[in-house]
Amino acid sequence: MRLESGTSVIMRVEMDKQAVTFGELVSLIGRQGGDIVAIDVIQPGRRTEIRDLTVSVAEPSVIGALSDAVRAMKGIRLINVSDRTFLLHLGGKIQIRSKVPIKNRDDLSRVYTPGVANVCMAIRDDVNKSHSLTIRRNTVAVVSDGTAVLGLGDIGPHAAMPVMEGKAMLFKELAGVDAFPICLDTKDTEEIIAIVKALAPTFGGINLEDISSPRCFEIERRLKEELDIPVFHDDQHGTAVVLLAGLVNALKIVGKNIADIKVVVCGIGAAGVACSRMLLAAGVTRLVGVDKDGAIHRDEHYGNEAWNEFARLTNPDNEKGRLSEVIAGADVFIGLSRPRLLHNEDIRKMNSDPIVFAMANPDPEISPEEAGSSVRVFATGRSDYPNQLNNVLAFPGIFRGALDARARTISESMKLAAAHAIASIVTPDELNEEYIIPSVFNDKVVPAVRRAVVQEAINEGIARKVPSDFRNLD
Ligand SMILES: NC(=O)c1ccc[n+]([C@@H]2O[C@H](COP(=O)([O-])OP(=O)(O)OC[C@H]3O[C@@H](n4cnc5c(N)ncnc54)[C@H](O)[C@@H]3O)[C@@H](O)[C@H]2O)c1
Ligand SMILES: O=C(O)C[C@H](O)C(=O)O
Ligand SMILES: [Mg+2]
Repeated sequence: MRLESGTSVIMRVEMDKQAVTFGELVSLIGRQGGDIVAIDVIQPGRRTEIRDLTVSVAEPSVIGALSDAVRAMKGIRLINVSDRTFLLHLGGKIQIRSKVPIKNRDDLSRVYTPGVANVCMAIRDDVNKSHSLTIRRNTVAVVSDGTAVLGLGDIGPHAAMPVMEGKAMLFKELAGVDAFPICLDTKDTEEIIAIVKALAPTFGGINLEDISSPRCFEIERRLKEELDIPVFHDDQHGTAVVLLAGLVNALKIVGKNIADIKVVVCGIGAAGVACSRMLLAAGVTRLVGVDKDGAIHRDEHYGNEAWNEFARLTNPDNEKGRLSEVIAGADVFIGLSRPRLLHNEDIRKMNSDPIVFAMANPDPEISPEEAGSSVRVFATGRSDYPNQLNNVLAFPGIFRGALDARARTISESMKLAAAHAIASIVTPDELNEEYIIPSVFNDKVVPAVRRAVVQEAINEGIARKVPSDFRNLD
């Protein structure tokens, strides 16, 4: 079981009241580094009693010894120890609810047969009506095959589900978008394409999530071509949008020009490729990509076609070598790979005022503790450190805008507009090393991203509907 620091667990214990007092149990837990913060009596009794104790601990490492000590105590039976995060996941995190009640026959005959048949026929006569008369109007599929889940890798579709449920929650909580998690038990590119195409009548948009590279490129390209609803691989484009927003602001702090900097991107997978493309589009000229076998360069022919194209577009000096070599003279490090790949001695080789975005989840390429003060601007993908560069800042607002405008796709300029909208939420007065990017909870983020996305969709003729707040503006 993985536990966060400063966490709490719930211990379900059965006490034999003749053999032990509750006070003795409390002091034992205290001696083992636990603090009881809540008590629930689950099953009272004269001789034995079952209680749930919420125990807070400063360090997760003490939980094993604490549990052993409780288990060994005379008169106590330790029934179960649960992490609160696990408890929150019992039965999943989302549910489907009706929007209208069914209280009588009249209601029934309208939501269901016979009334519903008229609605069906209206859609048969004009399929566009499915966008207004069904959940399509506000519903996105979050589709994964479980092959690149966070930085945990190929953990399979069942294990991917908690992340996809989490994404669905974020869609709803942050942007009011109904999202449904779908984890597919196949890694076959053609099969995934066929399944998503077959699912499309149910949804207004497709958010691909945690599908490993290079298959993710082909899957997204084909689905974009073959469907007339937005298809967006979040790990590519959501990440790229947020990264660009963060970099634009970080460069203001160090006073460097985007055209002059050297950027090293570690991990040339889904996120690394898309982020690099976005940086090149934004004006970066010296970008070196590093993957498992070192820098990607033009003297090698790669089995991965995305890397051959990457080599053509990046690394102007055709640098070779490992991360610890090509990092020399870099102004910016961007990690989209795996935990703990960057070390302090690497940072010391970087240019003055280094910017380090260690974005691997859940554990970054270098911890803030190790990076320490040697880094001028530091960011991770996590919510428990300052500067959270996470695609959650992008995807809810992007899909909110795309659905509201019934956009047929999400274009490059819609993404660029979203990036600048996010960056501009941080005002010059607010901008500092620990605040380059707005918080996920900043309620200006989703409306600003939505507005930028809708406006671009209208400008580019991608919008099939002009939302009411965009009408009669002149
Ligand atoms: N903060 C965010 O918003 C955000 C968004 C997307 C992805 N990520 C993180 O980025 C990472 C990659 O995600 P992805 O979807 O691109 O996965 P991916 O599987 O497509 O790519 C991972 C890449 O890292 C490479 N890699 C593995 N070990 C390496 C090493 N030792 N040195 C250099 N490269 C190495 C792999 O070969 C692969 O190319 C994950 O940790 C993920 O959590 C963060
Ligand atoms: O899920 C996240 O927190 C961000 C991103 O989509 C990832 O895969 O790491
Ligand atoms: Mg992801």
